[in-house]
Amino acid sequence: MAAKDLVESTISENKITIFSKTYCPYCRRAKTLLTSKFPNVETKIFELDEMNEGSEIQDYLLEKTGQRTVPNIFINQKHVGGCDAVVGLDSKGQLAQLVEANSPSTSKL
Ligand SMILES: N[C@@H](CCC(=O)N[C@@H](CS)C(=O)NCC(=O)O)C(=O)O
Repeated sequence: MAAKDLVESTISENKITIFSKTYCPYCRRAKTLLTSKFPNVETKIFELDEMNEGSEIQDYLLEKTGQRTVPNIFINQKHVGGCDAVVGLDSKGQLAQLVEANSPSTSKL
C-alpha cells in the first residue's frame, strides 16, 4: 500500500494514530500517556524505524501536516502534533474531550 493510502486509511479507521520510532523518548512518553489514559480506545501505533516504507510515510506526514518529527499524532482524524502537544492538552484537561468526541466521519450518522 502506498504511504499516503496507509496513513489516510489508518487515521480514518482509528480514534488514535501515533507515528512513532522505537528509540524516541518523546514517542515513548506520548505512547505511555495515551495508552494508559485510554486503554480501551482504538489506537494504532506505527514504528517507522521498523518499517521499509517508514521514510516514505514520514515524507507524506511532512507534506500533510508540516511536521517531520515523531511522534506525529492524530486523534479523531485531527492532527494534534507531537509529544508536547498531547502533554499540553492533557495538562489543560482537554485531551479526554478530544479523544471522546465523535469522529467527524461518524458524527453525521
Ligand atoms: N518537541 C517534539 C520533539 C520530537 C523529536 O524531536 N523527535 C525526534 C526523535 S526523538 C525526531 O523526530 N527526529 C527526526 C527524525 O527522527 O526524523 C515533540 O514534543 O514531539
